[in-house]
Amino acid sequence: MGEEKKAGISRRLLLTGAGAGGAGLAVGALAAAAFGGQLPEKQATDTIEFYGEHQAGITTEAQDRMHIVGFDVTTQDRGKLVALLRDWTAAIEQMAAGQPVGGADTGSYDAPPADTGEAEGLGAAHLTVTVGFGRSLFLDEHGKPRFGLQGKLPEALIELPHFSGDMVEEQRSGGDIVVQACANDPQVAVHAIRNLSRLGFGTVRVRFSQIGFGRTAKTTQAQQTPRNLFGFKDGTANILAEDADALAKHVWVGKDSTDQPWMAGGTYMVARRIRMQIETWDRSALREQENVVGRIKSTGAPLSGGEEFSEPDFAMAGSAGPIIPVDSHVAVLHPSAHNGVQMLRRGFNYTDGSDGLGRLDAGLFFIAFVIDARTHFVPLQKAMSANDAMNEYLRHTSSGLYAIPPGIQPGQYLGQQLFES
Ligand SMILES: C=CC1=C(C)c2cc3[nH]c(cc4nc(cc5[nH]c(cc1n2)c(C)c5CCC(=O)O)C(CCC(=O)O)=C4C)c(C)c3C=C
Ligand SMILES: [Fe+2]
Repeated sequence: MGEEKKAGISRRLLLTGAGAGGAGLAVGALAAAAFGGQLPEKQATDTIEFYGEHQAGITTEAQDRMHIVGFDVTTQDRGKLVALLRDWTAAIEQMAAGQPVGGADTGSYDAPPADTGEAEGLGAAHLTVTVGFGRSLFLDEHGKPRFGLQGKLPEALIELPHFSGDMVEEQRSGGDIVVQACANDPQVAVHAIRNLSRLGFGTVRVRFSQIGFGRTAKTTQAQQTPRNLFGFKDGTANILAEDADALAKHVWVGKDSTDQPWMAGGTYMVARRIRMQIETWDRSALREQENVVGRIKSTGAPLSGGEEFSEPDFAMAGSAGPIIPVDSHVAVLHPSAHNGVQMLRRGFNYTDGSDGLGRLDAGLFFIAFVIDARTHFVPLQKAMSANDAMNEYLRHTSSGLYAIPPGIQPGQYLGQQLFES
């Protein structure tokens, strides 16, 4: 999954000019005449393949917009939950192809329409929807199995520990199911989550939801490195989609690297809402900002020199100690400090208005995909919370870890490997 798709019929992109302005109208009129008044449908070209070995939205070239939601399952009926996963799969397939939920069938005039309608005419905008399962889907708060999933909980799906300085809000964290919608149009991403929530009425309840407005990672060679709200390039040293070896080593769960065969081809998503104290940051000197990150603000190059993609030289001396400070973010998190461990970062900038004290509630919704959070996230986050100079400017307000099952083939539903193995 995750590859640009050539085909896919979009009812929204009828040649009547949807998204094409006046020129589209003229072409549409001609086309309608040529088809004896019947308008042909146009193939959406801004689609990402939904089916495949892995779910889309992981190595897919990072889109600019995100809407992520954590759901709690309110039913105790396994059949109802599986039926919802089937409904979601059908809806996601349609939306990813640029079609409305329900396809051409708008349903009865006396019932609510199958699709809420606000993405009509917007195309697919490279929509991907990625679904994962939290530990609480498997075990209730007393440690009792849920939905007959005893024996299916992967060892790696741990309860993330409390890290020093965490100010995690439970109602923004965890959840039985996570759904990440990414697109290059905010309305397409929000439409996807809204329609899935709607289908889930009576089976799931929204626990938290977060909108991200700008990517903070580069995930393909072709992409420019974006900037986070500290104004620094983010994603320079990320794992890229083209790096199959790194993905196999650090991201995709293999059948030999899990106690749960249903997770082979899947991965784990770490999600942390990290508020950035941007007013304090904005009052700090450029020298301080660069020492905190360990990189040059304008170019993204390491403080030891070179250009953006040059390897940092942590041994190079500065006027007082190493030129890349030992407590800089890059020094604390570089693979050389963590047995070569890397992660696929795919986070987004967010703003949620202001906090009533005249400060923006803004930051980074950190998302990373890893083969095992016990080796690929917890030690790094521990080091960060203990030693990273950036902490002074950060507050972690949510935390989540989710098992992301592998991708599916036509005829299957998302999570089928879990429920039918
Ligand atoms: C524990 C994992 C990480 C958290 C949490 C995290 C938060 C966070 N990061 C930035 C800004 C930057 N991060 C950069 C690099 C970087 N960050 C992590 C991990 C976490 N970041 C890693 C593993 C790396 C790569 C280290 C390396 O290999 O050199 C950078 C530098 C540019 C880049 O390589 O991407 C920036 C800038 C913020 C603002 C933030 C929380 C709000
Ligand atoms: Fe970082």
